[in-house]
Amino acid sequence: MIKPRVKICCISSIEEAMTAIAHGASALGLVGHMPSGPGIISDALIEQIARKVPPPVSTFLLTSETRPQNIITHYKRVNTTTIQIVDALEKREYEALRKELPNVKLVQVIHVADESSKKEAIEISQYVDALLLDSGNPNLPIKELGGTGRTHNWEISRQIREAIQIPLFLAGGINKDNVKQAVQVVQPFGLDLCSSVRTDGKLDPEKLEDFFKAIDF
Ligand SMILES: O=C(O)c1ccccc1NCC(=O)[C@H](O)[C@H](O)COP(=O)(O)O
Repeated sequence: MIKPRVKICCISSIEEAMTAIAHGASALGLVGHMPSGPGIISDALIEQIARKVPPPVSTFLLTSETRPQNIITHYKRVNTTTIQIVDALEKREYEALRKELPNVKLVQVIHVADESSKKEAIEISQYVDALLLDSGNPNLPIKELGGTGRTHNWEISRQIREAIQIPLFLAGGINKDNVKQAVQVVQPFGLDLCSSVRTDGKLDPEKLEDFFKAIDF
């Protein structure tokens, strides 16, 4: 089994960033304005954290914007290494993002609901640097775009991973008890998690340690 990279999401301070890195995180998620969710912080704080994170650790701006110009404007306030788009772009306008931000990596989130998610994922994989499969529900009146603590159908995720040519991150309810099975089934390039390594909303070093032990295979 190949050991996946780990992205720790919902980072809310420089201290949390350094704790996650010390435990082995390869990437950090910094959640911008969202319709709902536990991990949202201000753009000013995202910018401060991203500036302090040392290479080679990546910083992901999570944006709920769905128009290229709004994503670009959001990005320019924070200057992370990567943009994670958590909702579907209104049109497949990735070229506009590439043209304006050629050195920024683009990660598109697909919320895995049913078999139709496969078609969506395969099509979008042509335009971005990685996909991240999560368990949100963009069809609710108040959209749920991440940080749900829920798993989804990993069989569909495995089929998506087999069908695409770019790296795939698996997210949604990953924890120390289910991570081995998640990796066996999906064989993702990376794992992404938020809820399971927190206590009362704060990053918990003990839970982080237990999680990294659980993927020491
Ligand atoms: O956490 C949030 O507030 C959030 C809101 C909207 C989109 C994404 C959000 N979190 C970031 C993530 O990508 C989570 O790491 C991912 O959804 C997995 O979360 P969890 O199921 O809690 O591990």
